[in-house]
Amino acid sequence: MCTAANAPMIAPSILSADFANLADEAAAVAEPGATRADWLHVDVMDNHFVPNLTLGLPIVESLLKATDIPLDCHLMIENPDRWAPPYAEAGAHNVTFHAEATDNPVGVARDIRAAGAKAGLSIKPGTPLEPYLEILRDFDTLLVMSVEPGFGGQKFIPDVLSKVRAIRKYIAAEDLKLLVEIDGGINADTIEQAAEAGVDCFVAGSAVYGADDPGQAVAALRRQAVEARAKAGI
Ligand SMILES: O=C(CO)[C@@H](O)[C@H](O)COP(=O)(O)O
Ligand SMILES: [Fe+2]
Repeated sequence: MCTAANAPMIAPSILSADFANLADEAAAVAEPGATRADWLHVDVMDNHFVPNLTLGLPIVESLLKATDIPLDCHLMIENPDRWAPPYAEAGAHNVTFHAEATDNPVGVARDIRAAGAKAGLSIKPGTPLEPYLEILRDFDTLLVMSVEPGFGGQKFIPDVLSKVRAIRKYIAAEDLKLLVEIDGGINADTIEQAAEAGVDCFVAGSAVYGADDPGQAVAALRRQAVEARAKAGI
């Protein structure tokens, strides 16, 4: 695992893992060293906010017992006001919900933080950043979706990188403590452009769990991100 202050982070998404063997799939990216993931990304989908259904709190609770990798829960659900805080109470490291799913994002973020987790705000590819800039102090992570939420294995949408560049400037100007995370279509062909734009944390589902050796895929993606960020002077 990277420990340098601004080292890029890799968060394998278990959406692309074998759901019948989640403990082993987590263990595949949990060995200490370069092959260890920073976070394990858990996609919670309710078949209402997105047209797909995955897993919920009971499986997250089991995963928390099965791995020591911090869980990065990405809630693609309606009514995060009601359903997000229990993930924090259960022990998730990050609880991220969608800006499009609530009228009270600051209230949800405060409830998540009060329950002991980091709060994340996610925006779909077509959602502008500007209406949310003022509330970002209440969040620890901004998750920029680089595919339409709902499915793994989709093609990266490069246009969203303009939002990453804009938020990077805003973070510097306002001295915010906010991690920028990107999710969707991140692989060996796309991670460098995302890293150069200023992403801190890279979710990768099929690029990690579709690889013969998930741990080696984590190490290789991180190496690419480190080099791209260095080249961009980040
Ligand atoms: O949230 C989502 C999809 O909605 C993602 O976390 C995917 O699971 C990422 O998978 P890849 O695009 O990396 O295969
Ligand atoms: Fe996700």
